[in-house]
Amino acid sequence: MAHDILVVDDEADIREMIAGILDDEGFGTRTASNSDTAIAAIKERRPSLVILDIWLQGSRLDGLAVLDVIKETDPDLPVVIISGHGNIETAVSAIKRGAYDYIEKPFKTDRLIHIVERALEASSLKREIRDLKQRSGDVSELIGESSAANNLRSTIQKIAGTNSRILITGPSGAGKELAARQIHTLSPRAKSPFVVINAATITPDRMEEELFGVEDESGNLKKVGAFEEAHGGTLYLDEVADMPAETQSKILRVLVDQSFTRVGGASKVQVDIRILSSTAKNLEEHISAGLFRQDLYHRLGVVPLYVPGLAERREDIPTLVGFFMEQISSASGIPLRPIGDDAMAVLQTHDWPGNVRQLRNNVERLLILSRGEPDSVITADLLPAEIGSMLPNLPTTGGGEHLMSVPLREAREIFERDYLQAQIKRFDGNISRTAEFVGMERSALHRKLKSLGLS
Ligand SMILES: Nc1ncnc2c1ncn2[C@@H]1O[C@H](COP(=O)(O)OP(=O)(O)OP(=O)(O)O)[C@@H](O)[C@H]1O
Repeated sequence: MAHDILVVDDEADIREMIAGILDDEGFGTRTASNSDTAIAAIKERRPSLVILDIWLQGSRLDGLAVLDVIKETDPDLPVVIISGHGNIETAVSAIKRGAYDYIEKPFKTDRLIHIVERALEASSLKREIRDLKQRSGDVSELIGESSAANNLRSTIQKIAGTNSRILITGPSGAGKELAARQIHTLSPRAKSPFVVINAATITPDRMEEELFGVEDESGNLKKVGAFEEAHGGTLYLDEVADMPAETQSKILRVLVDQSFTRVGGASKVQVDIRILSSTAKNLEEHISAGLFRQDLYHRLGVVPLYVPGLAERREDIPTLVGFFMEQISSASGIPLRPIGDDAMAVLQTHDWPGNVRQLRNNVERLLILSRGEPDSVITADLLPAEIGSMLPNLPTTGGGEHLMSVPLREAREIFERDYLQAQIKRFDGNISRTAEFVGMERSALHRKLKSLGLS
């Protein structure tokens, strides 16, 4: 997706030349010839980068003053200054005032393109870092080899390239946001922003400002909203069920005509965004209860995508545990330790109502709390109290004993029995389908079931 670059220069030939070079490179451009039209163009829609001449003949404000206006309202908007030959001091002062870099006239095409690419990259990196901080540093790939995880990945591959809106459902912590990020990364919009709005954590009175941005009484841009920030990219509406009713109507309007007005503003801002949304709640029930607009539901969920909870893919737990161990160990420096079969059996048998997020948090605690001899195996008795406190949820030996207190071989058997029993139930007693799913020969499964007293 093309970036939206604003070129501000009073000299028409330079302005058009820069815009022409960038257009040829596949960037989207707009131009402005003076300070007022530049500020108006930024107000019309936040560009991804501004190329700004320091000397703006015949303008109300010079380039440095325009830079100040930009940095005051939108410090993250990158600005590249064009300075005349021998004006290094002014250029340096522009950088001190927040410009990303400067380019001296006359310049070579390659240099211009190089600076523009670097500025855009730096800006997207900045966004990613900010994002990472909010997400407490754990962006990852979609891990798992279960058929559920494989299906999810292949559906994502299929739908990523389209522009369709997707409503992602699934229990809390299952990986909905991760799936949305993958869709964005695999889409033609990958180089443009991925902006997250979490309706569950923003108070209703702030929601519209966060989504649409704010203008003051004189029409100056005071805050850039998520819709504008996501221009060219993807907007992820997390937990849409929690959107206030009034905001739902406004979002519906944006979906219909791809434009909106900022809070306090009157003019329309045109945007090109793809909306992905998610919910862990039952939206149909919300609709029946009059809490969610049916028309919005249909527009958001052009393509539905279900992300299954961990209970539906327990086979993935060992892979996920191993992956998180390595991820956490390399980020924190805590040495990796192998995890014993008994501890893994406990982790694999637990219900994990908070799904992958809860599993990850517990792996982290496990690694931290069970710090000991490097290379020594983490056994079930080393599981931290937080995991130990889940004991009531663990299967018992039948005699009321918890899995933690039985020998490993028995624990494995109990786990195996529970697992196979659940799979048989899932396939309505069909042995062939169960065998295929669990990856065993039909006859071997038969023997196993017999030995476990299940047939
Ligand atoms: N398949 C997976 N592989 C690796 N990490 C995963 C996987 N699924 C989820 N995670 C990780 O688990 C955590 C929770 O995932 P995510 O935030 O995507 O869940 P969610 O369904 O959007 O949660 P919520 O409903 O609370 O918004 C994140 O740290 C994410 O990176």
